[in-house]
Amino acid sequence: MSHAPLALMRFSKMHGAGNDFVVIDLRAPDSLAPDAALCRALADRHTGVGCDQILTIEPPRAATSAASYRIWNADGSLAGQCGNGARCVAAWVLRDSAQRDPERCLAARFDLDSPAGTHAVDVIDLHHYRLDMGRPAFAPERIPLHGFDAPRDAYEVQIDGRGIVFGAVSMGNPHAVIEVDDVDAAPVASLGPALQRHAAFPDSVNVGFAQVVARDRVRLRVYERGVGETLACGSGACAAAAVLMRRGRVDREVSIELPGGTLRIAWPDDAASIAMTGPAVFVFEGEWRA
Ligand SMILES: N[C@H](CCC[C@H](N)C(=O)O)C(=O)O
Repeated sequence: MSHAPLALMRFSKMHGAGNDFVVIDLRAPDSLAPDAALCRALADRHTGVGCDQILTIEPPRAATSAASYRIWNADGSLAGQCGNGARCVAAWVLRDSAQRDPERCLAARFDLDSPAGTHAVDVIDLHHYRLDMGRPAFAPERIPLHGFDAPRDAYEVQIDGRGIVFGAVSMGNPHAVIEVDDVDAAPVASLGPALQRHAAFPDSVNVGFAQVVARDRVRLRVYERGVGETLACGSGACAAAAVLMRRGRVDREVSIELPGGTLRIAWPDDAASIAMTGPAVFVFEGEWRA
């Protein structure tokens, strides 16, 4: 979508466990609707603001929701879910509500609509939120994962003559999870993009490298679709927990330790939603002349 030259666009810079965002309020009538080119410009860490993803605050889709949001990766591609971003949207919407009408601001629980569905938000405090992230989807056609006709605890594909074993799940966006003995030594920068390019993942994929430290503690690094390795990936933490819980490798509530911070993931049973708890931080407010 083209936009008027020198239009002024206000944004908030935020992060959730080091996964960083530019947050734009699109609810104003004359707001700039981002496109892939504008997102790439905003995300550029040298010539733009710099971020892993752009998040837009938009009018709610469900009658009882406070707002909806969309997600663009740094490369301009749209995504179906962003766990760290959802917590930042929750913090942003709560602050906005309090600024507009302190007497009638949002309560300690409200709903947000993402591309993947409606999520209940519990406010732990102004910098910590618990999100209902919905149920993980393991069916290959839901991920999507081609070449396999039924959910498995472990899949294998050949990359450069080597068998790569992974779990796969959708949290509204596609995830592959590879168990490793030591995340610090994991081939994140090489195997991450190689698996993203594999024909098994027609929509590419977010690739998690998970080290089970204890039954309630996992170390995780994620090579994200549309960005590369990030300091944290909220939907990736949910995906790793879901795959490892389904395999019986960890308990149904775990701490996922990512390079940028720790998220708490609970999935009480297979019929339940996954609950993700973690931080959301405002860094600065800014103006962008598009
Ligand atoms: N790169 C992801 C979107 C952002 C996910 C991540 N930042 C999170 O916190 O879940 C994708 O293309 O599906």
